[in-house]
Amino acid sequence: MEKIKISAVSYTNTKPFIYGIQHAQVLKQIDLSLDIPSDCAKKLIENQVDIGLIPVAAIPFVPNAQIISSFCIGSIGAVNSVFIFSDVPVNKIKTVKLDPQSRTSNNLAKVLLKHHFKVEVTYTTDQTATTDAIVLIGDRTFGRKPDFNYVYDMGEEWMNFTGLPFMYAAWVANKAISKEFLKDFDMALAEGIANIPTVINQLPAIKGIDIADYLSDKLNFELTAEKIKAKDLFLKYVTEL
Ligand SMILES: C=C(O[C@@H]1C=C(C(=O)O)C=C[C@H]1O)C(=O)O
Repeated sequence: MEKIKISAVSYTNTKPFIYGIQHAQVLKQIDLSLDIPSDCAKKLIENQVDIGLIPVAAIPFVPNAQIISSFCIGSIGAVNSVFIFSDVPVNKIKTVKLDPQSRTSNNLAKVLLKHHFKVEVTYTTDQTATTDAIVLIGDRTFGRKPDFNYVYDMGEEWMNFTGLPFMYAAWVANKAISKEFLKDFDMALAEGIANIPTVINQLPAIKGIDIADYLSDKLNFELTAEKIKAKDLFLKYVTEL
């Protein structure tokens, strides 16, 4: 039987899902690759994989996109790994450097700066540019807060703006996948989430981040109706940017 090709995020935020997949029978049916989020999206859009844990901002670009799991990467308020790091207070930001590994949070920064903070900003993807502020996501944010004068957690600011949780990435398929596989896959993910304390124990300590707090209390993996509402509202804002 041909394996289901899956691209998942290579960051710490995805470790519970990887633990679940690696401890399940369904692993035998999967060809798993770990990629930075922008590559998860690229692979799914270009049909190099069948399922991806992809940035929600990339969903409109995936042919036949279907969210196939009851889990996601989300937060209810602060997430502690999706930031606007700035040298100046937010109302003084004029230029922002985007994160090439991100699709969702780059757009989230644009939505928040325009509609929540109400500042007009120019954006660059040139990583050599000097800017007032930068967008940074994932493990590369660990320990970086002291390097900047102002730190804006975008999960927290989205909650301040909308009163909603947020969904950063979702499990999306680009074609019909058997119901049986999807059931087993979702059970594997559920097992991973149920075993977050074990995952935490197995991870080495990382300077600048409380991994237990991050995986148990900041990230929130259930794909709830509120998070779907947030995703739809966010994507509406993005189309209007
Ligand atoms: C919470 C996070 O969620 C993520 C943010 C993403 C994005 O900005 O495109 C994509 C996948 C997730 O890894 C994070 O990476 O810190």
